[in-house]
Amino acid sequence: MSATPLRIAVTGREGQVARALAERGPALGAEVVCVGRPALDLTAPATILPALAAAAPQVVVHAAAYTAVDRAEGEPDLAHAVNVEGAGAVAAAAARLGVPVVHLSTDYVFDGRIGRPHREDDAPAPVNVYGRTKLAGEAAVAAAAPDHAILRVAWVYSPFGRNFVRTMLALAATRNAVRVVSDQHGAPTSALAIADGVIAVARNLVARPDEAALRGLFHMTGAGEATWADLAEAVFAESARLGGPSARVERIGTVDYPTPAVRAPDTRLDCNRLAAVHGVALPHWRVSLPEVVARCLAGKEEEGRTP
Ligand SMILES: NC(=O)C1=CN([C@@H]2O[C@H](COP(=O)(O)OP(=O)(O)OC[C@H]3O[C@@H](n4cnc5c(N)ncnc54)[C@H](OP(=O)(O)O)[C@@H]3O)[C@@H](O)[C@H]2O)C=CC1
Ligand SMILES: Cc1cn([C@H]2C[C@H](O)[C@@H](COP(=O)(O)OP(=O)(O)O[C@H]3O[C@@H](C)C(=O)[C@@H](O)[C@H]3O)O2)c(=O)[nH]c1=O
Ligand SMILES: [Mg+2]
Repeated sequence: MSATPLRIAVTGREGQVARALAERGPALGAEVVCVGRPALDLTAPATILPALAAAAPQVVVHAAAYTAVDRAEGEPDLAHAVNVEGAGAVAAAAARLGVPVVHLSTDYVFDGRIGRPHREDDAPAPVNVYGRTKLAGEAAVAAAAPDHAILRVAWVYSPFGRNFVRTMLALAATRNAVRVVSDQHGAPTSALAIADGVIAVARNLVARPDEAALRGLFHMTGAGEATWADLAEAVFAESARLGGPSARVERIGTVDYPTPAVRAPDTRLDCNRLAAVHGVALPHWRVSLPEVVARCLAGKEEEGRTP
């Protein structure tokens, strides 16, 4: 570990990944400064450069985004403002400050029809508003800041904020059975593991400014794969083991769970490029899950915070 900590400015304060970065930073030799609303508002681009400049970072991690997949169908303009204009402005600010930017994107840029894990050079084809704005956000970041790494993550869960694992535990507290789709495939990914990966990538970008191979697009998910029903079953098994709430998973089809946003059938990501170039590989989702379930059950971190 380097003697001088790596100084990282992170967009967003309450987000899953932002909070995970703040938590993991100290152990990994990183000084993490989270910058959020109102000082930095992605819908008010003029706030972005001053807010990031005040943090005097060596690298910017753009972890804030509009992430409400279903709600985005009804407010595409806001989703676009945050995920495209906002992301571009964050990248432009990083470029102005002369530092690299690590930008987070999503598996939802794919339509999930190729039947194998997606590589970075597979053609994106988002099937919902959120995915379209995130794809356009990738382009905005790349255009504004040549010195960037875009990390596509997926199915993020953590003890913090809104996510599928916390939703399942909340449902199990009040019912015996939960209906969950078993025909959407992906890779559950712990925000804490993402934080470790992001810090490693950020460190590489700062340490090796002239290495083009470290820049560009990378897939970064937990190892393994799952359906949402598999994930729910694993959550309930772990919760039951710890004496927490549990429920029977009724495996259903996507057709039986209508949602405003279409979701793709298979958005698994091939993460080999990240491993080869950055030396980063996240643990299997089943390895990362128990800590998160235990912390959700303990519930301490969410006390006094809005869900
Ligand atoms: N959640 C998931 O399952 C997945 C997420 N991703 C991507 O990973 C990244 C991190 O996601 P995650 O941590 O889960 O996000 P969360 O939904 O947990 O948090 C979103 C963050 O964005 C901030 N934010 C939203 N709107 C604005 C705005 N107008 N101005 C400033 N900040 C704003 C929120 O601010 P505040 O702190 O004020 O609430 C919050 O910090 C995002 O780029 C997301 O697209 C990719 C795949 C899966
Ligand atoms: C709550 C619930 C959801 N589902 C289904 C709906 C949906 O198809 C799937 C996942 O639901 P969620 O709304 O929790 O997850 P969703 O918002 O689709 O999660 C996505 O968020 C964005 C931000 C991303 O970038 C993606 O990688 C992905 O993590 O599970 C059930 O079948 N039963 C349930 O009780
Ligand atoms: Mg959701």
